[in-house]
Amino acid sequence: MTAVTVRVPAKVNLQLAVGPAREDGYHDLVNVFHAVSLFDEVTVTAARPCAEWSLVRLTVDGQPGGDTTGVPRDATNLAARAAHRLAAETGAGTPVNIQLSKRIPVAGGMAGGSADAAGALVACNMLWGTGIDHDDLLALAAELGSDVAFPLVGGTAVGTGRGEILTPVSSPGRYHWVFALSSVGLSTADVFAEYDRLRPHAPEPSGDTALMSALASAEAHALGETLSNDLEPAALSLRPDLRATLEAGREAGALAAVVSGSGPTCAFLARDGAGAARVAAALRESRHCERAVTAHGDVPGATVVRGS
Ligand SMILES: C[C@](O)(CO)[C@H](O)COP(=O)(O)OP(=O)(O)OC[C@H]1O[C@@H](n2ccc(N)nc2=O)[C@H](O)[C@@H]1O
Ligand SMILES: Nc1ncnc2c1ncn2[C@@H]1O[C@H](COP(=O)(O)OP(=O)(O)OP(=O)(O)O)[C@@H](O)[C@H]1O
Repeated sequence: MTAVTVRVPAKVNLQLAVGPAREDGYHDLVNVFHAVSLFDEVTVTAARPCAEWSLVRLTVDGQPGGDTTGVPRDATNLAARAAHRLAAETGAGTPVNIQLSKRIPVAGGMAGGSADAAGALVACNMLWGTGIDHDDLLALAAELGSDVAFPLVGGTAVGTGRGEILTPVSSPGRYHWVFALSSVGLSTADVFAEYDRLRPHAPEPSGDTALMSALASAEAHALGETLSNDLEPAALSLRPDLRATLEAGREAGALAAVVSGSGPTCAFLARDGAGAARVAAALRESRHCERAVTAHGDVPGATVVRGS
């Protein structure tokens, strides 16, 4: 095998309950991840060794309308770090070119870098034939970042601990989403720090049974009533302009509007596909949104789409 392409989804958080800061600086979460049909593609190709790089050479291209200027092209890229980590763990690892074809917004609160890391783990694992299994990959993913394990699994899942301990949740419905993207990202660490400032005595996070019932009912309306994000006040404090974006989507008929993860992407749940198209069109026409895209969820996790 000389080339493998893996497709990896973005996420939106259906619930994000955040506890107090831990001794290690992280926060315990109850994080209900939901994979949506905005995908990056990660292609790993066997390469000739070269003087400038030993294991990974990285190239990045954006899909039309996407902005990839904030994506590191060096070894700090999370996909490159994933390949290095897998090589160190398994003793495998011949030189590879990793090509990231990005459609997930950068620094948008939709776990784009994490998705690329998950894709690189799956693709390198296959190309190198390391023989390690899915559970081992999940453990490596959790070391790389709190959001990296989820795109390996996809679907809908509850993340506890700092978000990396995953329990899949059955979600029989198909939900239609609109995402209002922002060209200026938010740093996840800054948003958690703002959360600590605004809420110094946060309680331990707990799951929402109404959300689980809504997912079981497969009704978009019920799901819309239960979406919640403890980081939203912090994201809005750092980016007050997002209030108008959320309001514009509600006025356009969205069932619910919420900041996605640490933001600044705003997520809108629509009644159906036609409703999502209407909300996206209204957002594009408003002054309060730079770009709006539609997607559905949930979708599977990292999937090999080509191998040769
Ligand atoms: C906001 C979410 O996207 C929700 O899914 C995630 O919790 C963030 O996950 P991530 O980007 O993979 O985050 P990491 O790379 O693990 O951590 C980045 C920074 O976010 C903060 N962080 C992250 C996760 C967590 N449970 N508590 C935290 O306080 C820490 O300051 C950390 O230094
Ligand atoms: N493969 C990658 N794609 C995008 N950004 C990356 C990547 N690797 C590292 N980064 C860095 O990580 C930062 C956060 O990017 P990312 O797109 O993952 O944010 P995010 O979606 O807000 O993350 P999360 O939702 O997991 O908190 C970027 O500003 C960039 O400097």
